[in-house]
Order: sequence, then structure tokens, then C-alpha cells
Amino acid sequence: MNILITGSNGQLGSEIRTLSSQYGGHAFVYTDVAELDITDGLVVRQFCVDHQIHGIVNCAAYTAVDKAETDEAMARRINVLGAENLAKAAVEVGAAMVHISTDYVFNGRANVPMKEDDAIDPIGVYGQTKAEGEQAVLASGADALVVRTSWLYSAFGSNFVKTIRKYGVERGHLKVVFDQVGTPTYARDLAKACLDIITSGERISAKGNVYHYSNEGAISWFDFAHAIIELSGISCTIEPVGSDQFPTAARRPNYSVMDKGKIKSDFGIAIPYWRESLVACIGRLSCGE
Ligand SMILES: NC(=O)C1=CN([C@@H]2O[C@H](COP(=O)(O)OP(=O)(O)OC[C@H]3O[C@@H](n4cnc5c(N)ncnc54)[C@H](OP(=O)(O)O)[C@@H]3O)[C@@H](O)[C@H]2O)C=CC1
Ligand SMILES: Cc1cn([C@H]2C[C@H](O)[C@@H](COP(=O)(O)OP(=O)(O)O[C@H]3O[C@@H](C)C(=O)[C@@H](O)[C@H]3O)O2)c(=O)[nH]c1=O
Repeated sequence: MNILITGSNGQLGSEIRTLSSQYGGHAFVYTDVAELDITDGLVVRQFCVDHQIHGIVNCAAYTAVDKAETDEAMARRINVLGAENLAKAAVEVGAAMVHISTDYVFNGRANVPMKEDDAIDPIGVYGQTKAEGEQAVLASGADALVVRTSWLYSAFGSNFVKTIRKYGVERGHLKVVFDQVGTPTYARDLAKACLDIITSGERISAKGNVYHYSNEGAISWFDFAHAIIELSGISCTIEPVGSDQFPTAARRPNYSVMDKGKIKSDFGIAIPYWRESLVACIGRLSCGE
């Protein structure tokens, strides 16, 4: 298969790059905005024709949650129009598509892990545009899957793990919210799941169109920060605070843990516990990788 990876300089795209050599027999075409701007529908279509694309993993997105509140048009352009352009091109060339979405499509008021068919109700612009992007992909008629993930981190790009390590060293004392609970996801684990799915066979959406993938377990951002500092060997105290004491431009869901049963049973995917994966990522960061 010829597999197009969009947004391939980001966290997930970079992890896919590092893993894809394990998927022999497939040719990968890596693009980011400089090579393929997904918001240009004509260019996207022609690119897929010219490169005889059989599979797409859309890692491109607008991911700045707070900035999106005042930059809605751009967030919508990338997260909705971009996703729709790729899905329409997938229909035209007969390609399968894995599209990545987020736990932030939920309102956070549940108290048990969300299933794929639970109602979505985003509370911020980023989540709203990601929800519209999901709908555009699902309405396109493409052989497409939406994989919702949460709290992504990686050795690449910017993320909570790197921010906490940096602030921990610089400041020695941090305040981190304890009333937002979810599950971290190591982008390397998600990259493997995406590659397993896109290379899985004839029709990837045969069993379902929406799947949840995060690491296993459930913690607050405070617990996550605590583990990051501890595993990094940084001397820093962390104070648990409520969201009202850590004001941000965008509201975040209070509870966004997702049920992963469907992806495990339909695709036979094994999911690591969050702490094991955090240990692996911090090992890489500590080696300067
Ligand atoms: N980060 C997280 O915590 C989470 C992310 N997700 C979802 O997972 C997916 C991957 O996220 P992640 O790897 O963290 O994202 P990143 O922000 O790390 O990477 C996204 C990449 O897309 C690129 N991009 C932006 N606009 C365009 C465009 N018009 N055309 C092509 N490429 C573009 C970005 O370039 P540039 O940097 O130049 O803008 C960047 O390289 C996204 O769909 C995201 O919504 C879901 C849950 C959690
Ligand atoms: C850095 C920091 C953050 N926080 C809070 C702010 C926020 O409520 C929470 C998470 O912080 P961040 O802003 O780094 O994370 P955020 O950008 O909200 O992360 C989200 O990104 C998008 C793309 C997603 O799709 C989500 O799944 C999720 O990963 O922790 C603290 O309380 N103390 C701190 O020192």
C-alpha cells in the first residue's frame, strides 16, 4: 500500500515515521503543511491521484486548545475543511482513512468511561471543530475510521510532559489541576495502533466507524504531573489546585476517560498502562532523543 501521513512533523506523525519501517511491504509518503496543505481541496485530491494513495492517516490538526478560542476560523479550516478534503480525496481514489479526534468532543460531565456512541457535546472551540471534523469524515462515504484519543505526549513536539519537566526545573514549585481526570496517551503507542489499523486489510471500517484509544488507567493532570516529576528525578513540589485556580482561555472537560473495549476486540490491539508508557517516553527524553 502507498500510505499518506499528513501532519507528519507533529507528535503522532513523527512517531509513525519512527515505527513505519516495521511495516514492510508498504510505502509511506510523509507530508506536513509545506508539502501538502490539507485545507486546499484541489491540491489534496491531485496529490492522492499522483501518488496512487491507498491509505491515509490524518495526523494534521490545529491543536492549540486555548488559542483556538480566539482563532476559530483557522481551527475550523484545518480541523473541519482539512479533514473533509482528505476524506473526499479518499473516496475518489478508493483509499482507506484513519482520522484522529479527541476526548475534548465530550462535555466532561460523565462519571464512567465514555463509549463511542455516547453523545458528544464539546465545551470549547477546539473540541467543537474536532467534532465537526469527525462528522465531515463520517459523512463522506469513505472507508474511514475516527480514532478518538486523549492527552497525547511524545518525545517529539510540545506536550504536557515536556512542559512539566521544563517548568519543574525552572520553577521548583508548580500548581496543577486535580479536578480534570482523563487518560494520557503515549503517541508511540497510538502510532502503532494507527499503523495496525491502516494496514489491516480490505475494508477498515467493516466493524465500526468510531473508536477510542488512550493508554489504560485514569488520572488527573495533577497525578500525571506528579509522576512526570518523580520519574524524571526533578526536585520540585506540586500543589493540587482546582480549575478555578488555574484559569485558562478554554474550558476543559472534568472527566474524559474513554472506554477502549471496542478497538481492543475489533482489531486485537493491546494497550499499555499509562505509567509504563510514561517510563518509556521519559527514558527517551532523558537520553536526549
Ligand atoms: N496533542 C494532544 O494532546 C491530542 C491530540 N489529539 C489529536 O491527535 C492528532 C495528532 O495530534 P498531535 O500529533 O499532537 O498534533 P501536533 O500539533 O503535534 O501536529 C499537527 C501537525 O499538523 C500540522 N498542520 C497544521 N495545519 C496543517 C495543514 N493545513 N496542512 C497540513 N498539516 C498541518 C502542524 O504543523 P504546524 O505545527 O506548523 O502547525 C503539525 O505538524 C490531532 O488530530 C489532534 O487533534 C487528540 C487528543 C490529544
Ligand atoms: C502546564 C500546566 C497546565 N495545567 C492545566 C491546564 C489544563 O487544564 C491542563 C492540561 O494542560 P495543557 O493545556 O498542557 O493541555 P491541553 O492543551 O488541554 O491538552 C489537550 O490537548 C488537546 C490537543 C487534546 O486533544 C486533549 O486530549 C488534551 O491533550 O493542565 C496546570 O494546572 N498547571 C500547569 O502547570
